[in-house]
Amino acid sequence: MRIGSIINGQERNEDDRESLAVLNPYNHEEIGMLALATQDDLNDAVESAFRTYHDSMKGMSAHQRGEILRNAADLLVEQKDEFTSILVQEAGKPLKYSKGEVDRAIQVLRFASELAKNIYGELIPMDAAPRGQNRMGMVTRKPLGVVGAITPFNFPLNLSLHKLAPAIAAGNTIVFKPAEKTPISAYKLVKLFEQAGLPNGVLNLVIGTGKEVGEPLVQHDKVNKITFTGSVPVGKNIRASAGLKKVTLELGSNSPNILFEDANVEDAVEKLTTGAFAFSGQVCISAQRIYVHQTIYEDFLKKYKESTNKLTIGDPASEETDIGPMINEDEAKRAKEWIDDAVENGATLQSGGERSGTILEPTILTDVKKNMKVIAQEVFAPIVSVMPFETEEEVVKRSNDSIYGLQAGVFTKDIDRAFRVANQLEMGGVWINEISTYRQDNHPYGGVKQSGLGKEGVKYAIDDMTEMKFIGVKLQGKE
Ligand SMILES: NC(=O)c1ccc[n+]([C@@H]2O[C@H](COP(=O)([O-])OP(=O)(O)OC[C@H]3O[C@@H](n4cnc5c(N)ncnc54)[C@H](O)[C@@H]3O)[C@@H](O)[C@H]2O)c1
Ligand SMILES: O=C[C@H](O)CS(=O)(=O)O
Repeated sequence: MRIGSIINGQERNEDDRESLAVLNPYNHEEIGMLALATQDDLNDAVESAFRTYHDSMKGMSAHQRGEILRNAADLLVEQKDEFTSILVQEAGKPLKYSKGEVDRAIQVLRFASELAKNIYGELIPMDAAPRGQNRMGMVTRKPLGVVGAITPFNFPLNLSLHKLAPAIAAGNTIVFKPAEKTPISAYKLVKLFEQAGLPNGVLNLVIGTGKEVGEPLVQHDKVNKITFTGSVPVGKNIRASAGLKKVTLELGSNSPNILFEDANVEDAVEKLTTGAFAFSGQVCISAQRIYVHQTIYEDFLKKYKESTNKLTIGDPASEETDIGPMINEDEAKRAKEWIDDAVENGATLQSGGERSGTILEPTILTDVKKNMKVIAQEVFAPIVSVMPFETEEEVVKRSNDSIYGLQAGVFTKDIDRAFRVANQLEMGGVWINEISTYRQDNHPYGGVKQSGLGKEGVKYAIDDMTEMKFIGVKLQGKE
């Protein structure tokens, strides 16, 4: 299967284009060949989005936008098996997690469909200020124009929809640059929107590298907003080169999860087994640091190791598999080096630690030190560190001692403590008695510090993809 960019409804996959193979990370079979876009294609895509916005999208009713999004959700229900299979093959994501991603993607489309018809402004009382009366003010929300959406490999369907669906709901047009490691779901998604009735030119797909098409997209004068999910270095680059565009950045983290002495240990063990190892830890809110009160530390660690050792490693296409491959061998090697480095410097390997090709065993470390990469940086791999603590003050301080702040989990039955700690954690979001890795697609989501800028979660992404416009009226009559 050879696929190319789709610009104003036309696919560009000529044979003489530079090609890039898409490989299944588990068995390394070629599952697709990309006809790469060039900077000229990128310029055409932006021009197409710009023209379509001004010629037609600006005038499309909220009712129509909502209907297209609803059609897309219905089509995704029908094509669920096909999309699931693509995620398994291109990302190496185990079947159960791939199914879960498609289910969530359907919900994202449904939320966006409903919200498209509920983009409200407000009326402002104008008689409160000393300046005068007999005036009325209103605030409406307007689309931005052309939105550039750049997405990562780890949730290629759902995280793309977290950008595309709100952008369409709000009435924008889009240039969509998916990760070149996982572009097939993106290509199918653009085809699905076409089937759902989205006019040509509203959603333009550019399949290419970050350097060749990502950078010029970020710098293009006719693009009004960049919404990016990916790594911190690329996010910083984007922020520096986007000029006056609005920018949303959803970046990495090293999420902490805290178990106080009254936590339900069995429940936390079960949740954190998934929370640290789902999709081999390649989840931005993966549980990376687990702080356990010293009184329950040994009990937790014993049960956590038992639970982790029961995980099934293997073919992501199998229903039974919990742990499949990482996205490529370089990433698996990099993660293994971080484990070895930690162990050489005094960390204890409690479980896992071995690599075979792209597969890294689920790994539990203890005795880690503050500056080790496995806790100081984002591991983005199936590696978790378990650490004892003594006091609430200490654990809050250690949790906050990070360049990141995306989501955290706090496990306790003490409601006062739960809120006290949640309030002190420097995070975009905190879950109480739930893992950091849990996300529902309708709550505000996005980090503080180097975890990012701006919020997603359909309603909040729509807010960020519109701008307020004020219109005031001076009524006849005395001041
Ligand atoms: N906070 C979140 O919501 C969230 C969600 C998922 C992933 N992530 C983060 O994403 C990272 C993993 O994904 P990845 O490896 O695909 O990330 P990445 O940053 O390598 O790539 C993301 C996208 O950016 C593009 N890109 C690369 N260089 C670019 C440039 N100079 N200009 C413009 N675009 C460029 C890539 O081609 C890709 O489409 C992790 O750090 C993870 O934490 C964050
Ligand atoms: O990888 C990070 C994602 O934001 C996790 S989720 O898809 O939102 O759950």
